[in-house]
Amino acid sequence: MEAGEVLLSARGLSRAVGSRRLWQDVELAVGVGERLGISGPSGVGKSLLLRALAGLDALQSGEVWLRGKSQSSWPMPQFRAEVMSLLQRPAPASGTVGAHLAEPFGFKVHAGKRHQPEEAARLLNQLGRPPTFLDQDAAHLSGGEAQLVALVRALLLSPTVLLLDEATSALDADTAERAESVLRAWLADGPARALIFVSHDRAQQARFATRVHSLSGVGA
Ligand SMILES: Nc1ncnc2c1ncn2[C@@H]1O[C@H](COP(=O)(O)OP(=O)(O)OP(=O)(O)O)[C@@H](O)[C@H]1O
Repeated sequence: MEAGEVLLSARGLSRAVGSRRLWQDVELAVGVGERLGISGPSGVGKSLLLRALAGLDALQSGEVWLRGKSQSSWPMPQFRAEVMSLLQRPAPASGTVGAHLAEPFGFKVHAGKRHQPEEAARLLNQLGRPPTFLDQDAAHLSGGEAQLVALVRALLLSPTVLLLDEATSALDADTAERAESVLRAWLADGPARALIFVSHDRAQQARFATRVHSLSGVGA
């Protein structure tokens, strides 16, 4: 795939919650190597937009395409493995960090992918965590540590498009910038990858996004 070639796109997306309309006719596209930032005030529906793009919520209108094929024509587990989302509140984990990172490689949808513990250790090292971090209890991580583990778990699975919802919000500034570096390298390493991220941090949007989509509400 060529740089800039569209990986994920959406057209005519609208969302209401009950009788309240959140956003309407959203159009966006993200191409190879891009880091698309989504901005907008609290409650405008940024998380719900990511959920729609990820196929976690049914689309109320419009369509989403992954590599030119509509979301509705993908087997959903496969779509979600390619368009992977890190939600604002990571799911609770159990066991050690190492076991939690290895777990999804046992899922049918990831058959064919091989867990590489050394890659996990390398990524964690870049994020400032020592090798012993892999032995820590995943159920008792700090908020920031849980975000790092969720990020590494997703990166190890090598999705095509990664959707990040405030994925660095609990990190100190230095670690957040380390996470950005890891993500830049991940995008550069892969054959065809892209990133869409929601962040309230204007400085992060300014330094990290290659483009920003500002989400505005349509009112009641
Ligand atoms: N499952 C749901 N059922 C009902 N209302 C919901 C549901 N999920 C979200 N909402 C409402 O939809 C609106 C948009 O929520 P969303 O979390 O997408 O906003 P956001 O822009 O990501 O906000 P923030 O920046 O505060 O995280 C909010 O008013 C929220 O209460």
